[in-house]
Amino acid sequence: APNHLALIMDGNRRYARMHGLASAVDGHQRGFAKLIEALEWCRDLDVKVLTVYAFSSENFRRSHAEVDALMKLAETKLSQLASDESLHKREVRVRVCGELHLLPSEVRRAADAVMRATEKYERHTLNIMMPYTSREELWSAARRCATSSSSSCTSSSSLSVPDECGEESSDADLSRLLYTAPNPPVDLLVRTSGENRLSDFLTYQASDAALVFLDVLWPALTFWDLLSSVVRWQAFSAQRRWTQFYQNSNVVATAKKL
Ligand SMILES: CC(C)=CCC/C(C)=C/CC/C(C)=C/COP(=O)(O)OP(=O)(O)O
Repeated sequence: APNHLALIMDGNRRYARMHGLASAVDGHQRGFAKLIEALEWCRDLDVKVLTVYAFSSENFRRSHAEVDALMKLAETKLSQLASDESLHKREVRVRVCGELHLLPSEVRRAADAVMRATEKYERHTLNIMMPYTSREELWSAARRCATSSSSSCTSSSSLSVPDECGEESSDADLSRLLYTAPNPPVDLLVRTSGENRLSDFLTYQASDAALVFLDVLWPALTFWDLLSSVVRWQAFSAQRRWTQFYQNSNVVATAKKL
């Protein structure tokens, strides 16, 4: 199974409209319920890290009513998660990551509470990205990299680039400063609802990930949708391993000589 799975949970409002729910927020409610189900499935599939796009910084541009309702939903659900028995039983560490200062103080408090209540767990991690965009994450990492002492911002990574002062900063440095640190890079990124875009989500961490776009709306996702995505990832990985094997071996050259 992939170590790190990322999910863009798209299509909640369309689901609400299509199913005659009273408001968009009812779609988000169903979306949250699906997230809890997906967390169980990830445990069954032995996925170690699940990172989900819960709220893009762009989502603040939605109507006041929807943003307010989403924030209230987040506050309630994050508070419930802090004392959720199955979460504790399965030792899931929950982290809320992004521009946390943009969240209302009640949501921040609820986020702090669940992070503190689960901070000792190491078996699984659930990263809830809100409010988040990759560009902001990279800017903030780059700023911290530039202002930190050179000793905390250098490494022996192969991708190191000397800066104007001759100091080396590298790929590994930047990864350490991302919200998802110290989690490994994303192996598989799944987006629901038929949109084939990344929408500024984990563009750095998922730069080498397999991307799977599903036609199903997020609240309607089934275990089989997720399983089929994992199987596609396995096929991508197997194909890549074979390609590397052929490139690294003399099979083709030897065959030509024969
Ligand atoms: C942790 C927590 C409280 C999670 C909340 C639940 C949840 C799944 C939030 C996702 C919110 C969101 C903007 C989804 C995208 O669908 P959309 O609204 O863009 O739907 P559309 O594409 O049909 O318009």
